Amino acid sequence: MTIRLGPNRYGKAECRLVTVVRDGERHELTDLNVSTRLAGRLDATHLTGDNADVLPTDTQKNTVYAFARDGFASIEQFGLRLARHFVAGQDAIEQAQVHVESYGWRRLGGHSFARAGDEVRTATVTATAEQAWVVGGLHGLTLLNTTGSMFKGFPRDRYTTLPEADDRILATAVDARWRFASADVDWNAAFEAVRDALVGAFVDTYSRSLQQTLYAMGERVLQRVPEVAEVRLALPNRHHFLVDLSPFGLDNPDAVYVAADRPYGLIEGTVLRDDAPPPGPAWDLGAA
Ligand SMILES: O=c1[nH]c(=O)c2[nH]c(=O)[nH]c2[nH]1
Repeated sequence: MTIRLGPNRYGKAECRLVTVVRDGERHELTDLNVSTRLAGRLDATHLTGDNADVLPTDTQKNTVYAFARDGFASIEQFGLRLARHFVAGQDAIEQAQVHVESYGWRRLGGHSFARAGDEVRTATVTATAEQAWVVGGLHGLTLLNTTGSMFKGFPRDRYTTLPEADDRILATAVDARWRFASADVDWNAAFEAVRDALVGAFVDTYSRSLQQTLYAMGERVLQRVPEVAEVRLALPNRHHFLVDLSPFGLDNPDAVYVAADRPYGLIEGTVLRDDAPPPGPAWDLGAA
């Protein structure tokens, strides 16, 4: 019996990349997930561990971010440029595949966007023979401001490395629940009004922290929708870190970001009326 190496390839999966083109007040946003796969004469590393032909996946990732700095007219063009670069640059690489996913964002204003797609509306109703309690909600409402957000003035201790940010991307996937003070409400109109209030406050608030934005969002819901007694919000801070392109001789004037996956900040809070009626039996358990 002989054992041999069959087909193989390698690359960097899921380079999450956000670019912002800041042309005046109106910003253009692209949000990509780029995966590279190289194949060719790669027997040596598999059979002996000789890496002479193995362009590191880390280098492939850096190339993706560096090429993004130049901008691109389409994901097809971006993919072609990357794939041709890898084949041209490495003698042993005979084939390069670049898979690009582009996530859709809907414009909310000059520098505000909502991700298309994943939003879910929820309702949880609890009833006894005498009474009913209704909790509305939504999750997966992903919002992003390309400017109008800072985070500074925080305490520093020996473990603090975060630089102060005067102007950063602020992005979150809103997870909201709100309890109604009565069970006699125009539910669809109320949902639309709550959603508009959440989005409107996110867009309008000049944010000094996501905590401040959270309060502004809850406050606006209570101001605009009198039937709502209390809002609970869980806002993940979807961090976007500016990529350091200086090792490649490139600047990065707030143009190319890593859209980080985990860990993420999680900001949670409740905003309620002073005179809110008591909640239903399951509110504090998280169910309703
Ligand atoms: O809006 C923010 N709130 C925080 O509490 C925090 N912590 C952090 O590292 N970044 C941020 N951003």
